[in-house]
Amino acid sequence: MSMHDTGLFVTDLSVSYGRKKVISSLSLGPIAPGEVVALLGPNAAGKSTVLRGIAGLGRSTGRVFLGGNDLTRLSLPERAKRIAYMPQSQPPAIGLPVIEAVMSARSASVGRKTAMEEAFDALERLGIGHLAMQPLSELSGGQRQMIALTQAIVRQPAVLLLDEPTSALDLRHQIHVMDYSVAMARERGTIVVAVLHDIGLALRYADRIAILQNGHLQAFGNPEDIVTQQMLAEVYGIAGRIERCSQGRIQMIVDGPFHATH
Ligand SMILES: Nc1ncnc2c1ncn2[C@@H]1O[C@H](COP(=O)(O)OP(=O)(O)OP(=O)(O)O)[C@@H](O)[C@H]1O
Repeated sequence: MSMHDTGLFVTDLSVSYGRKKVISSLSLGPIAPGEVVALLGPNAAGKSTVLRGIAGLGRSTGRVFLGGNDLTRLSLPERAKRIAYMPQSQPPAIGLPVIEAVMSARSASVGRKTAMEEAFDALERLGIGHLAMQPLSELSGGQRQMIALTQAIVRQPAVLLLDEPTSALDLRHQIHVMDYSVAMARERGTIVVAVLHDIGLALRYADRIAILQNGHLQAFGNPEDIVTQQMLAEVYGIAGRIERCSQGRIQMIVDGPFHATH
């Protein structure tokens, strides 16, 4: 069986807003079950638009294969059973208790008792079990971001698309979120694609990194091959260094803006 039959494979994806084509003929993958991919790139590169295109939201053309099946042939509800998309901004909070909000994201077919157990389990594993009974409207921005992630996770999708899932979080919760995302990938074979701005997090957690610039996929590969001095200069316009720390991990040190020397 080839990778095309098991993983996520995007071909010829184009996405437009009105007449403006933001993504043009993008191909990505195959991404294997259990793999975590970080999608990096400057502001306005089109990262959110790519995720929305894969999820089937907005006007897009192209093909999205999962396990050999073309998801673009499915209705949006059928597609949404396989792909969970966590948007960058959260909808306005309502007065519903957290546990109810998380349970409502889970398919009704599992029954209320199972949905409640799974919702509590997911909240506990993300370190926010204590929020279960609080109204969503009384949570902080970071707490609401964690709940939105929990809602995506309890649906147990084959593909989890996360748009800047850690942008509002303190360091401890950033680690919780990324640890849990990786655990889902490894335990359940979930394919995780996360837009991240923090290159350090991407280096630490991603199996592979994709770089998007001006709507085009510039590179896709192993973190050590992708995050280089040259990439930092060309894509982000910064002068940086990549160093290996004492634990063998690689990390990035930023020196400042990149100035070309002639
Ligand atoms: N609803 C919209 N209508 C029109 N243009 C849009 C819309 N949403 C995004 N765009 C445009 O599409 C391009 C890509 O935006 P997108 O949000 O995908 O970028 P991004 O890489 O996710 O950026 P950021 O890192 O700033 O979140 C930008 O030029 C943006 O102006």
